[in-house]
Amino acid sequence: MPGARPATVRTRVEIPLRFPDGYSVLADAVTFVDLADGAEHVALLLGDPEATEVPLVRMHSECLTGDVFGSARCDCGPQLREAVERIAGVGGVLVYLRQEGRGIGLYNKLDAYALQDQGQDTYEANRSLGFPDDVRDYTAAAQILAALGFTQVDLLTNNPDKVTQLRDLGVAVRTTVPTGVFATETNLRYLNAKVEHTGHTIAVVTPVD
Ligand SMILES: Nc1nc2c(ncn2[C@@H]2O[C@H](COP(=O)(O)OP(=O)(O)OP(=O)(O)O)[C@@H](O)[C@H]2O)c(=O)[nH]1
Ligand SMILES: [Zn+2]
Repeated sequence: MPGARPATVRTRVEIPLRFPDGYSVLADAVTFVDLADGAEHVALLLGDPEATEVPLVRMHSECLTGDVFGSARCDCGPQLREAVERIAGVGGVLVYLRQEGRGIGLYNKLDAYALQDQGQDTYEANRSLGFPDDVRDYTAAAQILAALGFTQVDLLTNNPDKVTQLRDLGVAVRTTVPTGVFATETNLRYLNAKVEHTGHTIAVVTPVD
């Protein structure tokens, strides 16, 4: 990809995943050398991606509060859970990108949450802190796909920016597959802000509980 040297696989090791709802699956965790941003991104190979003509891929941005603690302020935890099972069903890879807070980091994200509690939306809060709406860069993600030997992918996302950036980086995105939208009373405002500001391909959402 433009401007970045190729990354290579460092280690591939099996990890049995077990989710709180009882779902379990085997994954191969893969680490890399020479990723452009130096962050410790990790790929989880699920199912049999090498035997799949076009693997299903999710670029999941780290969300400690949602992925690990089950925060209902966003829908990252349920999206991660859904993605693992869907990818395992057809063969593919979940790339866990260490892009906490759309790239601004955990402490800044929590500062942004505090501003949202005073009435700002997720993007206004970023700008109040001096950041753009979204600082994520997918160069390392494209390097990871290349290192794994995946030249063409189906991408599990509702975010058009991910598709554009990956295509610009030389990844052949054959189709996009929409992720589920897991709305609650708590994350409704956040989800609708994404629809309005960034063209996320989800309809304006209504809560399911
Ligand atoms: N700065 C900031 N980041 C947030 C906020 N809420 C969630 N995030 C981060 O947003 C990232 C997840 O992005 P999303 O917009 O939910 O999903 P996406 O990756 O853009 O799109 P999909 O592929 O469709 O899920 C994670 O890194 C979260 O930590 C917020 O209020 N402010
Ligand atoms: Zn989240």
